[in-house]
Amino acid sequence: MQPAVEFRNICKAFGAVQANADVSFSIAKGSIHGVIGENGAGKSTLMSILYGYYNADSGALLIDGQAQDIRTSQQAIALGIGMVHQHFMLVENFTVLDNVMLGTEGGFKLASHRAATEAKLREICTRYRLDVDPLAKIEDLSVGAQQRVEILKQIYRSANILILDEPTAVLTAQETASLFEILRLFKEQGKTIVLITHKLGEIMEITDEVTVMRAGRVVGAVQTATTSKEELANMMVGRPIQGELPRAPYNPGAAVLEVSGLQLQDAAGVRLLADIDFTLRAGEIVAIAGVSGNGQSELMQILSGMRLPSGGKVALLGTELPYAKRSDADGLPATFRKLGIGHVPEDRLRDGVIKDFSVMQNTVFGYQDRVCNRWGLFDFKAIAARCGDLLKAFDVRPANPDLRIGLLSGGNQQKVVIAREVSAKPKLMLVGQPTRGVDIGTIESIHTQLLKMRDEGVAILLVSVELEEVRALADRIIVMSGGRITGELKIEEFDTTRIGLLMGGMHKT
Ligand SMILES: Nc1ncnc2c1ncn2[C@@H]1O[C@H](COP(=O)(O)OP(=O)(O)OP(=O)(O)O)[C@@H](O)[C@H]1O
Repeated sequence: MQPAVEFRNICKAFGAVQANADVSFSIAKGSIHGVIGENGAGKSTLMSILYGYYNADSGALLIDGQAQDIRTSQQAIALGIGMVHQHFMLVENFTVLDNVMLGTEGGFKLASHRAATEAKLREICTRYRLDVDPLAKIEDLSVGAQQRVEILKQIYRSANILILDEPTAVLTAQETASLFEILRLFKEQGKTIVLITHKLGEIMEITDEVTVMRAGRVVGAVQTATTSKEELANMMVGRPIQGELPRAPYNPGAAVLEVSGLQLQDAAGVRLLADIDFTLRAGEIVAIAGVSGNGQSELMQILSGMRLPSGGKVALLGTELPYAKRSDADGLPATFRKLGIGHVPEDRLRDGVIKDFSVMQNTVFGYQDRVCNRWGLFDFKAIAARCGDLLKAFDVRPANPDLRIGLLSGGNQQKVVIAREVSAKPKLMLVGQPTRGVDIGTIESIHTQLLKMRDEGVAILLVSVELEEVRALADRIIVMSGGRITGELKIEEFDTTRIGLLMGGMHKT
């Protein structure tokens, strides 16, 4: 059978970076094909070429055996290619129906056309078990449901080849399971799926074949049934990945963070956090586990000074944090940083980096006062030297301090944020979803960094929806549900069923 897609000797460079180098492989029709590789390996670039967003410098692209010169996304869509991006392309205050109709020909406003489209969407939702209401507004939908809208949009546009770029990075375990069910149905209908993911468990679970990329090249192609997670990891990173990382014995010191009776209500009086009490000591990692949207983000925002609590107290090294002093010219987050609170925000694009600034500027963002000379002016030489050291120590690729950070791959942006916060030597480190969208080699190096900080006596509060990550790092686990702490476990008591019950709101035990 003709492959659905064939890449032949695709090359694409961005300046000095060869993002794709002589890439050749085929994707069988009616299969689920995984594409894996380290951050910056060139996966997204290749998919953007398939989707007409970038044009290859050389090489050929065949769709159903026919050579195609796809110059625009419209051409790709006309050829039956659909893409679900990492960041959804939906208009928040429009309904699902309006979002689907946007950009398609036909009378947006014609009532008969709207009714016909709505009926067709309902039919697709039933056929693919999509569980989306066409008349719901996007802003009222969960992340998982918004992703289903993106898939619905593609199916409505008759996509036969669906590209998903790290679709599960923002999903809960349950949402991932239901996405996979949809993908299996899609495959049963003879359609083709290209799945980019860093999660090798997912590759093993759902794909038929896997292509491995490294530094812009294809370094391996295997049938999933004949490989293993370890072999894939090895191919991706070029070295075996360690299992458990070494750490010093658990020996917590003095209390660094004391949270008591913390409350948060939103403007409408809805309780977002209720009666949060816990203590975090020097030299320990406490993980907050929970399904996202249960108050963890709000807690991190309060502790980093991005949001004010409605009640309760927070003390750092015995001194209450100055929430009342809002007149501080620097703003609370800057004040908190000066007090020794480092913060790796959950949403790196919104809160962690300034996309249009250079990598170097981003390494000082938030710590400007530390890189001034004795006249209070920026010491550019020192900034450049420090940046060079950080890029090397944290293996940021490409190690180009002048590149706009928005042009780095997601995982490499994350390395810059972590490098900046670790190098500021905080006493308390707040870490939100540190390895979202990050490849396994980099996860290992980020985890190693965090464990090293812990062993050096830093108190670390980790928020992660990945239980594997919680298990790899935490000394203690606090579970949150509905804005409350529902339970606490020592790492020796780690038990996914118990944590799952606590996440579901089962009360304190
Ligand atoms: N528009 C651009 N301008 C300059 N460089 C770019 C551009 N887009 C991508 N790159 C570079 O090309 C290389 C490949 O990036 P790409 O996003 O394809 O990697 P990836 O494998 O998808 O990574 P990740 O897993 O982190 O998403 C990286 O070094 C990246 O910095």
